[in-house]
Amino acid sequence: AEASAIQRVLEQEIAWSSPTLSLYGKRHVIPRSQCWMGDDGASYHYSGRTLQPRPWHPLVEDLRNRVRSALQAENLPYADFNSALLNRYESGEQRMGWHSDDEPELGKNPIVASLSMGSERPLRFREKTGGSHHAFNVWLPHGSLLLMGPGVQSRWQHALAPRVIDGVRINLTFRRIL
Ligand SMILES: O=C(O)CCC(=O)C(=O)O
Ligand SMILES: [Fe+2]
Repeated sequence: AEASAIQRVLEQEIAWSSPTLSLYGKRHVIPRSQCWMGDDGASYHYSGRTLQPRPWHPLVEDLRNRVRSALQAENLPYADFNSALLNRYESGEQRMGWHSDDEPELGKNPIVASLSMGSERPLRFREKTGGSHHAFNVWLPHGSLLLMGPGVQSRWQHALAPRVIDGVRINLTFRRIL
């Protein structure tokens, strides 16, 4: 019930946008909407530009604090998360391609905590190298937290593939920008 209430607020109060990105010289509107927020100065470099985060929405900042405290209380890896990328997938057709969250500003062994709401979808992981190229799905139900600890981004890529699944999904990834 709490996740549903949070999802409703995020739906209405976040400045969701779908920017255009250049990929191999072609311009594409990203197949989802997003919003990046965080502490002042937690900027990152992207396509030759320095992007500044939006200020924290109080609800997202509160979730950031709760996620950090919960990880700490369970003796799990955590970081002083100073930014969050919010993604909204309108339906099963919206998606995110293969990548690792390994930008230089995230440091050597980033810890990424990922909170999901709405339609349950699988995040697919595949090994970057090695003969076997293991791959597996992690289903992310409404109100779930996925912790990607040290080593995950250097060894694995992940993607949210399109699926014949109805309903909006919202995902928040908390990160620490150095
Ligand atoms: O929507 C998801 O669960 C994946 C989000 C993600 O990989 C990212 O924001 O880097
Ligand atoms: Fe990611």
